[in-house]
Amino acid sequence: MGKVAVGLSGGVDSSVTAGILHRQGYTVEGVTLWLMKGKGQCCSEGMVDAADICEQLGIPHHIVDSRDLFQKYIVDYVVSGYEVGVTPLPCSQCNRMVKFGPMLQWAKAELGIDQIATGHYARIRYNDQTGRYELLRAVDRHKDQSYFLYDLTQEMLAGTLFPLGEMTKGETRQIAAEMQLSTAKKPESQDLCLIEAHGSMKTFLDKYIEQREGEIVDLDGKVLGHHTGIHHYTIGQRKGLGIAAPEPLYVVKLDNVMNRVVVSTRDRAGQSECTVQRMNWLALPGITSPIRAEVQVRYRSGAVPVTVIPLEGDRLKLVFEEPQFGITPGQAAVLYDGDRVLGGGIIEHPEAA
Ligand SMILES: Nc1ncnc2c1ncn2[C@@H]1O[C@H](COP(=O)(O)OP(=O)(O)OP(=O)(O)O)[C@@H](O)[C@H]1O
Repeated sequence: MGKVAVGLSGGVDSSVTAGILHRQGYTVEGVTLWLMKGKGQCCSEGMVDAADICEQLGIPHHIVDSRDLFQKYIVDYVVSGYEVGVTPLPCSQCNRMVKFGPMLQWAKAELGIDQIATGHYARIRYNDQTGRYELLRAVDRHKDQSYFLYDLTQEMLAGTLFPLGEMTKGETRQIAAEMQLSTAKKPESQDLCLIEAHGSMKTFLDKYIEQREGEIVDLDGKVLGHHTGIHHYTIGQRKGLGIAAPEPLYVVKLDNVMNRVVVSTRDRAGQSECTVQRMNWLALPGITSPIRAEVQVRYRSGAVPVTVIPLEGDRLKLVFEEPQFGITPGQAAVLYDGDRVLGGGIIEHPEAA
C-alpha cells in the first residue's frame, strides 16, 4: 500500500476517509488547510477536531496556512462577482485553486507523497480507451458532489482518491461509529462554508460591499419597489422582495449598470439558452461540432437535456430542450453523460453573450 495525504476538515466524512485508508494499510498523513482569515470558529474547531482524529488513528497531522489563497481565490472572487450582479460559485473554484492543486503540491514538496484523498462524494476512474481520467457521480445520488468538482484538471484527478464515492452517507456514519471516531456524531456542515462562518451570505457580503439602494423594476421597466443593494439578491429569488403583487415575482436579472433588480412572473422567467465561459473538459478533450448531453445548472437542480454548441476559445452555447428557470450568471453549468461528467464552465452574464 502506498502513502496518501488526507484532507481533513474536522467533519465526519474526511475522518472516515482517513480511517478507511488507514485500515486498508495506507500510510496516511492528515492535512488541514487553514482557510479563513479572522478567528473563524468553524476553522478553529475544524483544526482541533482534525488533530483529534489523527491522534486517535496514530497518524501525523499538518496544518497548512492557506488563508491568503482563500482570500484571493474565494473571498475576493465572490465579492467582486456580487458587486457586478453575478452570483459566483465558490466551491468549484475552491476545490481547484485552494484545495486540490495546492494540497497535491504541498504533499509532494513537504511529505514526498504524490496522492491525496478527500471525503467528497464522487468517483474517479481511468478510461484506457480515451486515456483520460473521468469524474463520475457518487453512488449516493443525494450526496453527489461531482457538480463542485468539474473544474479539476486531469493531473488532479490522477492524484486523488475518493473512498466515499462508492458509499452512502448512512454507511459512512456507520463506519464512523464502528471505528469510534470522535467526529462520528458531528452534524452535517452547510453547503457553503462562507455562510456557516458568517451566519448568512448577506452578513458576509455587507462586510465588503457598500449598500447602494436602487429600483426594483419589471421586464418593461416599470418601477415596482426599491432594493437595498443588488448584491442582496440572486436570480430565481422569490421571497424577500417586499413587493405586493397578484402573482409571485422572481428575480430574473441583476443590472449593475442601472443598479436595478429586474423581476418577472414565472411564465416570463424561463430562458431557452445561455453561454458558458472557462470551460473545463474532463471526459472529452473538447468538441468541434454540436453534441447532445445533459446539463446541471445548479447544485440542487436535476440534469436536463441540452444541445452544446462550441464557440471560440473556451466558450460554449447551451440550447435547452425546455426553457429553464433560474439560470444564474456565475454558477456552473456542468455537462453529464449519464453519471459521467463531460466537463463544465461558468454561466456568463447575458450581456457577454
Ligand atoms: N479545511 C480543509 N482542509 C483540508 N481538507 C478539507 C478542508 N475542508 C474540506 N476538505 C476536504 O474536502 C472534503 C469535502 O469538503 P466539504 O466542505 O464538502 O465537507 P463535508 O462533505 O461536510 O465533509 P466533512 O464531513 O469531512 O467536513 C472533506 O471531506 C475534506 O476531505
